[in-house]
Amino acid sequence: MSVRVVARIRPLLEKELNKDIIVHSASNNDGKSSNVVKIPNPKNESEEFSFTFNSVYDQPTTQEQLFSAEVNPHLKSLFNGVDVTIFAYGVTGTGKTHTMRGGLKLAERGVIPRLLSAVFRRAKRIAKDTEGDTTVSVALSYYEIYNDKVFDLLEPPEKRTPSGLPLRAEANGKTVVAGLSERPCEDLKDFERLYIEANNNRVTAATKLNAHSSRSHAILRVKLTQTTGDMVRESTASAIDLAGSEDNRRTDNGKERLVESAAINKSLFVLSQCIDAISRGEKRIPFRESKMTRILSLGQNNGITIMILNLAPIRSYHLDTLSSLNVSSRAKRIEVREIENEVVFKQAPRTNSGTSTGGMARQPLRPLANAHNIHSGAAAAAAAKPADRPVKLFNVYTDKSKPAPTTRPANISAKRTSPIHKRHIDLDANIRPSKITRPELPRPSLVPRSAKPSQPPSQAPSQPSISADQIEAMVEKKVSEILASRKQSTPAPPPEISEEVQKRLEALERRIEDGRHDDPRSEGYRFLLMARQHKERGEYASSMKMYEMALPHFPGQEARLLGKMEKLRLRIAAKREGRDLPPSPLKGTKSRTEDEDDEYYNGADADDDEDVFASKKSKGKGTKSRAKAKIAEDGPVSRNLLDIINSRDIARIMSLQGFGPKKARDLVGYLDTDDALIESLDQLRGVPGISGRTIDRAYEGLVAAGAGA
Ligand SMILES: Nc1ncnc2c1ncn2[C@@H]1O[C@H](COP(=O)(O)OP(=O)(O)OP(=O)(O)O)[C@@H](O)[C@H]1O
Repeated sequence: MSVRVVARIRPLLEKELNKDIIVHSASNNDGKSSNVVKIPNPKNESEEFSFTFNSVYDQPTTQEQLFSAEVNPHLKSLFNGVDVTIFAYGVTGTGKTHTMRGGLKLAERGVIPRLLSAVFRRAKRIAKDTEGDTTVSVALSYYEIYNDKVFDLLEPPEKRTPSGLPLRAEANGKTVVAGLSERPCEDLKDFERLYIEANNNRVTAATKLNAHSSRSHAILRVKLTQTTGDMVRESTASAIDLAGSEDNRRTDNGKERLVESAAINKSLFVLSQCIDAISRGEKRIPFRESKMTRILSLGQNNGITIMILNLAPIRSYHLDTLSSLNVSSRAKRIEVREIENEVVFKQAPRTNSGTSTGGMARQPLRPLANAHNIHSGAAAAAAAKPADRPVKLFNVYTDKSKPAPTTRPANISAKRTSPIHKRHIDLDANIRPSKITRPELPRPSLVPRSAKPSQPPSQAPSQPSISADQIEAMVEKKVSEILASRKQSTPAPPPEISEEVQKRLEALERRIEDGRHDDPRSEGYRFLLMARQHKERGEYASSMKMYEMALPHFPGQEARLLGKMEKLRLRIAAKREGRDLPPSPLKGTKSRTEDEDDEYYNGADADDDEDVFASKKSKGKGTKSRAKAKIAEDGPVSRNLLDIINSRDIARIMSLQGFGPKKARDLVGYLDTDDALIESLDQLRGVPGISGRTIDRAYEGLVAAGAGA
């Protein structure tokens, strides 16, 4: 089935005025319930864009109505072993926290307390109906992702380490938070106590950092364990309140705040990239670019996913609202598999022979690890303040890396209890299929306000239309006078990236992957990588945004980055004015040309993102000139390498070239989970997160050090 995407328009706040309302709900399903959001074209207010969703909830919608319509119907599936993820996405101040958490009064309670209340009610009923044969236990985990670091909210802030909790890739391809605490929760009172305490932890931690708690993504996991005799079935409901983004340029204070904003923007930006890539059926989804997207693994996770897009109805949010409408309408196209989690047995089933060690038989690990299957969906947002909102860009880059694993491991003691339900992609008539490599955004219909549509707006072919690129451009730049003069023509497809450029980008990406994650600049390098990727694809505005996000990470080098941004600005302006600058793909040469822009791409400047990184990484290593050692798969160096890996000693593993602390921790986590011994380099290549390139580097490092010789 597809991700279910619903929009909720919040009511006016105290100081907001009726006359400023620009967002309305409508219906294109024969006047039944609303499923369309209408918003004027900021360039021409007599025209309107229409975005179709699974459902749209207008201002008067109560908390109870939203819960009953969107969450309650999935309780049954949750108890049947299907994971459910609900996430709120939207611009700052549009009602995400109100929707998820809500107020203290009964009527004001949001999705989360209502969900818990419904879970406990149902659990009681099951226990009663089965006369106690089936017991249901509930456990909570609650954490936040702040500045791309994961912190346990059930632990006091004093216990936090600066780097936060690591993520770990499970053997089944899922990403979990290692070391996250889990508290049993007996009833609603218990929940309220834990939840209030955790939210206080969030506020206290934020205050210490001079931040605001809504600058982090908050993820609550409710794990249900149903036990009937030997059989244990687990499922998880995840409720996520994403942070809203904020304009770096409007942030009035110091570096911390800039980094915080950049981290939020980046994770939301990456999320939109993931949504794009998935909806376009690309092989590689850039989940790994941020912790939030790694955890959400949108489209990779099985179960039910509901995205609630929160919207403010008023004009001051106009461009941001358009931006979030764009992202979320693409999310509808993501398919997720509604699969029940496997039932596991407390003891090995009797039919199993031979391997049991009696009553204390070791329980199967993998199905239980599913319990930590934290997943959810999500999407990006826009800036908080009305004027000079940040550039919002939702382009995608492609790369050629391996797709994320999607296969589930076989498990001898588990049985699948239901078939896979899979629905086809939910394509609206107004979603234009992609013809070229550039991402295609859903194309909202554009209807003159005066005209009464005789058919659903999204199906009115004779209506004038505006391309998604133009919407994007409007969002990214409030230069409507330039936009107004722009012809409404479909922009030319971006230049294809040459193989040479692609190689360089991949090399840069690998360096980042292999880089030390405690290097404070590694985040900056990621932004630089994305900037380069967008630049090479001709997506200059996106590239500029990435350079902007990189800025706070490179103190002392602002001038250099600002120079790059200035050149991009010139290029964007030239493009808008219809002056066709020559295409700029790198040809792999360092020669300068007469053309200033080509010089930018082909000259020394073109490589300096990579060079900055390379010069740092190459200290004492001479990576560029290193000759590639030929690997003897069963030679002494390989055996030495495997010994180090199997030692599970993080310090020893980190001594290998190409293994940073994170990679080492993840590897040890993987080995521990599986209780595995790696017996060959080939087997090592199959470990999640360990690429062939990593092994080559480690091997070469040992050869250079004379180890194993
Ligand atoms: N449906 C609603 N009914 C009444 N008030 C609402 C509703 N939605 C939002 N509000 C009010 O709007 C304001 C902003 O809402 P909220 O804090 O939930 O936004 P947010 O999107 O979570 O913002 P941030 O990204 O900063 O966390 C709050 O005062 C909230 O009480």
